[in-house]
Amino acid sequence: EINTSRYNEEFHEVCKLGDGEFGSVYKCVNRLDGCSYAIKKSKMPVAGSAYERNALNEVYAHAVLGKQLHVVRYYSAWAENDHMYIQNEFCNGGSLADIVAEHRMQGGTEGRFHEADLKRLMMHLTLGLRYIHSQGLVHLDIKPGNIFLQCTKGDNSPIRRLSESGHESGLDLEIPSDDDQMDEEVGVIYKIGDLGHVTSTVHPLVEEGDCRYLPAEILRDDFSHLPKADIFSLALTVFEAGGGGDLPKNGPEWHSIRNGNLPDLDHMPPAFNLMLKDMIKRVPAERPSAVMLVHNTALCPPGLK
Ligand SMILES: Cn1cc(CCO)c2c3c(c(-c4ccccc4Cl)cc21)C(=O)NC3=O
Repeated sequence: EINTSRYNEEFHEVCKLGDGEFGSVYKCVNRLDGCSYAIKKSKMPVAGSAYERNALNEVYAHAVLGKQLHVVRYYSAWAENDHMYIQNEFCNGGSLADIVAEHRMQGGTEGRFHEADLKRLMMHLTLGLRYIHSQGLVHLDIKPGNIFLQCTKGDNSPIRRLSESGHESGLDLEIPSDDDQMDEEVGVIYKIGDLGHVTSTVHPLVEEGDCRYLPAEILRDDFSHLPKADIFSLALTVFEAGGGGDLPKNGPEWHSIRNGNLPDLDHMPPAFNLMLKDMIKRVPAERPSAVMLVHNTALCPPGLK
C-alpha cells in the first residue's frame, strides 16, 4: 500500500524536536532495538543543487566520522517518497543554544556557564574538532545551535528512564552499555552535530555557515586555513555560553571582534580569556590548533595544578 515506508515501519515517532528550512527533526523510537534516535526528514534536494551537495556532504561526513564521543553519531540515511532521512544519535539534553537562551531568561550570574562547566564544554568541543580535523575535514558551522547535550546523570539515566518510560510496550529498552555505566557519574557530554557544512580541508567546497560565528577570511573566500575557521567559531561559541552576550551579525561590533577584540568573561581566569583571544586572531595561522588547545593548561579543571 502507498503509505508503507521504512520510516513508519521501523520507527515510532515520539515528538518533533525542531523545524528549519532544512526540514524537520523528530525523536523516534526504533521498534526493533527500542532505542531513541533523532531523525531529520527533508525534502529531496533538486539534483545538482547546493542543497543536494550539502545533503551528500552530511552523509559522507558522518560515514567518515564514525564513533567519536564528541561528534553526534550517525546510524543510517535513506530516501523515500520524495524525502531524505538521516538517522542520528538522540542527545537527550537539548542544544547549547537552548541552554544559553534559558540562562539568558534567568539573567544575573546564573545566566551563564560557570568556570568548571565552561572548561568542560571547551574541552569536549576541542576533542571533537581535533578528531574532525584529524580526518582531513572541517565543520564550518560550529555554533550553539549545532552543539547537543547528552545527559547521563540523575533523572536522565537510562535505567531511571526505563522505569519512568511512558512506553506501554516497554520498548524503551535503552540498556546502558558498560561505557554508559562508566558515564553514570559523568554528567553532561557535549557533542558536535549538524555536519551539513562539513567539507574537505584540502579540496574545499565551502557552503558558508552562520556569519555571527565565522571569521573574516571565510567571508573573503580565503579557504587556505579552514581548520582555523572552526577554532574561531569555537571561541565565539564558548564566549556566548560564558555569558558574553549576543554576537553581532555585521556592523562595527562584528569587525571589532574580527580584529581580535573580545571582552573578557569576568568570572573566568585570565589564562582562559587569553586563550579565547588567541583563537580569534585575525591571522588564521596565529590561532592555536585543536591539538595545541587540548594541552592548554587554561582548560585544566579548576583546582588541579
Ligand atoms: C533540533 N534538534 C534537537 C535535537 C535534540 C537535542 O536534544 C537534535 C538532534 C539532532 C539534530 C540534527 C541536526 C542536523 C542534522 C540532523 C539532525 Cl538529526 C537536530 C536536533 C541530532 O543529530 N541529534 C540530536 O539529538
